[in-house]
Amino acid sequence: MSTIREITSLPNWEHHVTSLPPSTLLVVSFHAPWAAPCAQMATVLSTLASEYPVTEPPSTSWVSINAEDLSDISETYNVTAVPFLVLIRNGQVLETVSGSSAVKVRNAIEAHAAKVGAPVLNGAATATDGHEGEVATEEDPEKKKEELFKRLGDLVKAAPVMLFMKGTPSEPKCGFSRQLVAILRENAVKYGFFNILADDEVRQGLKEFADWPTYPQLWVDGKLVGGLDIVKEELSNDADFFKA
Ligand SMILES: N[C@@H](CCC(=O)N[C@@H](CS)C(=O)NCC(=O)O)C(=O)O
Repeated sequence: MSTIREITSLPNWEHHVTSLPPSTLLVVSFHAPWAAPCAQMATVLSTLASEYPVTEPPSTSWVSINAEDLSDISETYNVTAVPFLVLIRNGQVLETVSGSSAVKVRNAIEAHAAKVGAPVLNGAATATDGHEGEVATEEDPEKKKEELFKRLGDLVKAAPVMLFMKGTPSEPKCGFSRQLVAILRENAVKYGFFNILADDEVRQGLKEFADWPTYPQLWVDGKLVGGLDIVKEELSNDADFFKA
C-alpha cells in the first residue's frame, strides 16, 4: 500500500528523483494550501496510492509538492494552476493533468502504472493539458456551483465503488459510516472512499448533487445506491448484491 510523501525542499526533491530506479513511475502532485480542490485531490490520490502495493524496486512513487513554496520545481514543470499532476519516468514527463478531475487523474495513472492483480489500461488516457477543473477565481456563485457539481460528478466515479463517509475506513467518525465500512469489509468489496469531514464543500454539495441528505453514501459506477439503511435492505433482498 503506497503512501504520498511531501517534498519539503529542493535538495529533498533532487535526492528523491535521483534515488529512483528508471522503471519507477513518479507521481507528482502540485498543490496550494489555499485551494480547496487540492484537499480533495489529496484524498483522491491517497486512495489511489493505497491501491498500489509497495514493491522492490518500487513500481510507483508518490509525492506532493507545495507549488508556491517550491516554485523552482513548479516552474520546471510549467505548473500554472493547482491541482496539477505530473507523471514522470526516468526523468521524462509522460503526462500532465491540470485541474481536479478525479477520473482523468485515475485514468492517467492507470495508463502508466501497472497495478498488481489489476488490468492495465492500454492507452486509455490522453494528455489533458486543458484548463478544465481549475480553481475558480471568480466569486460568481452559479459558476462555483457548476464547477463544484462537475468535480462531484468526477469524484463519485473516482472508483467503481465509492464510499462517502465521516472519517476513514480505519478511523470512522460516525457509527453509521463504521457499520457501512464493516459491511463492505464482510463482503470483500474493493472501494475508494472520501472523508467528507475533510471538505465541507463536498459535504454540503454532495447532499444536493445526490439529492440525499446524509452520510454515509455509497455510489456504484457513478450512481447513488443510498445510505446504510438502503445498503442493508439491498443485501437482505439479495445477498449477492455486491457480486453482480
Ligand atoms: N439512516 C441513515 C443514517 C445516516 C445519518 O443519519 N447520517 C447523519 C449523521 S452521521 C448525517 O450524515 N447528517 C448530515 C451531516 O452530518 O452532514 C443511513 O441509512 O445512512
